[in-house]
Amino acid sequence: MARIPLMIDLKEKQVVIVGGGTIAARRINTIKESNAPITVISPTINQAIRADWEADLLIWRQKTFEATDIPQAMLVIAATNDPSVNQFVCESAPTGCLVNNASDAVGSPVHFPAHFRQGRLSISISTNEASPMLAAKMKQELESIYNKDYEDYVEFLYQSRQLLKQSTLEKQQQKKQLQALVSDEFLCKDKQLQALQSLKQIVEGVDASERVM
Ligand SMILES: C[C@@]1(CC(=O)O)c2cc3[nH]c(cc4nc(cc5[nH]c(cc(n2)[C@H]1CCC(=O)O)[C@@](C)(CC(=O)O)[C@@H]5CCC(=O)O)C(CC(=O)O)=C4CCC(=O)O)c(CCC(=O)O)c3CC(=O)O
Ligand SMILES: NC(=O)C1=CN([C@@H]2O[C@H](COP(=O)(O)OP(=O)(O)OC[C@H]3O[C@@H](n4cnc5c(N)ncnc54)[C@H](O)[C@@H]3O)[C@@H](O)[C@H]2O)C=CC1
Repeated sequence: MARIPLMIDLKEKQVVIVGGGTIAARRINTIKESNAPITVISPTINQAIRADWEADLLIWRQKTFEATDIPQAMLVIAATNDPSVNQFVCESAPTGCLVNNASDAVGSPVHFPAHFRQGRLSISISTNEASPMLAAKMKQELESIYNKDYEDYVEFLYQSRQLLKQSTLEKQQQKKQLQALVSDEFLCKDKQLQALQSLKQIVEGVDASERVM
């Protein structure tokens, strides 16, 4: 089965996680960023999940899973340490919702790839069941290449793009300007400031020249 990568906004969408161990905690860490309401169904929860529960970041239903536990959800994650329970959770999920089974990658419609963020930049790696360990290693390697400098650079690109969108420049001209900014040269903070200055002038109509620099 070929899975496709998606970026998904789960704000205000119900997420249910069955199981309260290491993997559940890992998934909660990822999903927390989206401000989705999270419900954990599990007789026990580990320390990390307990801290989130005490901080009101999730609802904990202290019980073993039953078929009627998920009347609605956008995303269901089966992360108990019992593969047959995980299978049962997936079968009991509401029709049409996204389902992840932590103990059965092949039968799991949704996967969580190795992932890191650098501000607005988001990088995910999947080996499609071949080697989660390689995915983790590649993540480490990429983290050192796309470091903090990239957080600033990508934020600069974001601001530049917003400015250009507000300008009266033709789409073709905007594209040309945006293309010019996709260059290592603009990893330099001074260059970024200079470019932003020029772009502001363009938006204000002071200088409608074609080049950003
Ligand atoms: C489908 C997927 C996720 C999903 O659930 O959606 C999945 C599924 C499974 N993983 C299993 C095992 C291990 N997973 C890890 C580690 C990680 N696994 C991650 C991702 C994914 N793992 C997704 C596919 C990614 C891809 O294919 O590239 C990482 C990268 C990210 C993350 O989890 O957040 C994270 C590294 C985090 C980091 O360090 O940065 C280790 C190593 C370790 O723990 O140190 C082992 C033991 C060694 C081994 O088995 O290789 C098992 C068997 C379970 C069992 O035996 O019961 C299954 C189920 C199955 O294979 O059926
Ligand atoms: N996707 C991945 O990256 C990986 C997946 N796994 C898989 O994830 C599974 C979970 O791993 P961990 O979180 O380390 O296990 P864990 O042992 O830390 O946690 C299991 C949790 O499930 C709960 N639980 C057990 N039976 C339940 C039931 N009937 N109803 C509700 N909750 C129940 C337990 O109370 C506990 O909180 C493993 O069995 C393994 O198959 C393991 C390693 C990596």
